[in-house]
Amino acid sequence: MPEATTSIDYVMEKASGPHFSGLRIDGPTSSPPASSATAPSVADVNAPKQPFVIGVSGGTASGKTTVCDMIIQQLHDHRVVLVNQDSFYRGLTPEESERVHEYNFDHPDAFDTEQLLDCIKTLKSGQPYQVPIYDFKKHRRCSDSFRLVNASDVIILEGILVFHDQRVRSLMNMKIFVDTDADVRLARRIRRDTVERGRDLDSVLEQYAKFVKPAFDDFVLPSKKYADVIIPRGGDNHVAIDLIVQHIHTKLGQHDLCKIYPNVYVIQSTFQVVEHGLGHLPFTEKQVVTPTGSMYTGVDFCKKLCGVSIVRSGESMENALRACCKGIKIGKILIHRDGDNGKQLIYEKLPNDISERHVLLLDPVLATGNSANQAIQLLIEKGVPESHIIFLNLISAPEGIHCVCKRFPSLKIVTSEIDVALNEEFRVIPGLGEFGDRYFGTDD
Ligand SMILES: Nc1ncnc2c1ncn2[C@@H]1O[C@H](COP(=O)(O)OP(=O)(O)O)[C@@H](O)[C@H]1O
Ligand SMILES: Nc1ccn([C@@H]2O[C@H](COP(=O)(O)O)[C@@H](O)[C@H]2O)c(=O)n1
Ligand SMILES: [Mg+2]
Repeated sequence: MPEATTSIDYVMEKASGPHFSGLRIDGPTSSPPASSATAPSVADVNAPKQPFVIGVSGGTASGKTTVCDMIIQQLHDHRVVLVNQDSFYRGLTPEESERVHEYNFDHPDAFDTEQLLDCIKTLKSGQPYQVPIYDFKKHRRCSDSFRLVNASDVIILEGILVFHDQRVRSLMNMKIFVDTDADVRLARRIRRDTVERGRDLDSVLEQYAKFVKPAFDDFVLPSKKYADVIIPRGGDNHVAIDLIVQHIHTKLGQHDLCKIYPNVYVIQSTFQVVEHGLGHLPFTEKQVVTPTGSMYTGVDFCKKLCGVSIVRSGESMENALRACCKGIKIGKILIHRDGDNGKQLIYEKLPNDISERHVLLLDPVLATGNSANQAIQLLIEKGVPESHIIFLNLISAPEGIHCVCKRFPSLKIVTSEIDVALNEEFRVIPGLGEFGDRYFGTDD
């Protein structure tokens, strides 16, 4: 019969055992039956290591191509490629060509969306793609020539209907809608189509009234709601374009860090950091019978685990950890931070058997990495293997990632954002201020 404290420990440990988190990194040791209630895969948690895909939509002649060119120019980065939805216009049949004035080029069916999907998926997988070349004067594709687009870190996909198809939208990490006044667009379109696309004024006006404007109202405008960013006035809006370029730079920086350190995981902002961290633990499949008598298949952690919060901010993540793992043991480490020299260990209280556990180390902000390194070093001195530590945080600075990953290459970092840099006071910028003060309400 175990002692009272041991039995409480036992009950708590059991309670923290099986957990049916939705986020798994590796498949279970044996595949679950097809009928089982399996959680979504986390294969896509490596998304930042894939190209960053930006969709740019808007009405005809709103300035989509112009905005994309400006973004590419300002990035000064050869790792950006542009794909135009126009390239995927279906060629007209001879009958359609004879009655071209009756053809609706602004309807979603005018595009070969399957081929467009194939193109973006191929580029996202790191392979080059031969993009068709479309001739607006002849209304057909050049049969023997293609534009070879190489895989890249950033893919920009622009076109009037790139937000229309849900499958295309789901491939995008960022969606921009170029919002330009309809009169301005018509004026630009008349000039462009008569000068560049071999049209006369009457045909442009007729096509606009018959197809372009109705399709804008029916398909383009309704897709504006999917945009993350709306740029009024298109290419004239330098402020918006500067902000977008800055954001892409940040994403490219994250991409580089993830390439250098394969153990750094930047999760999509819709995912929960703690749940994602749990997804990195070894597990086996487990079936339980629910109170209603039905069988549920989930996962059971193979190893014991515990949390360790770096006081005080790390404590803000404890509720999330407890919500996922009821009764989990949580240790504490308090480190005094002095400038960038966070070296002084003030207090620690850790589970006695911590060396047998996988440790989820909690601290919402990774800045210089000095206090994190101090905490990790302490865990290693207590016998925790480096590879058994998962450091969970919400925001990190590139400096902190370098500092921790160089010293502890086998540890995993799971973060939801890598910000631009540290300022001279060693605070993450843009960051979110003093996290502990804001969370606990002690910021005046
Ligand atoms: N801000 C602007 N000021 C003046 N002309 C512009 C501006 N933006 C685009 N244009 C012109 O308008 C026409 C349509 O622009 P474009 O970028 O090709 O639009 P879209 O790709 O949305 O159809 C082009 O001839 C372009 O040079
Ligand atoms: N053969 C074609 C194909 C397309 N169009 C028009 O092009 C417009 C889309 O291109 P933007 O650069 O303006 O976005 C669309 O509105 C079609 O009407 C065409 O006229 N002829
Ligand atoms: Mg265009």
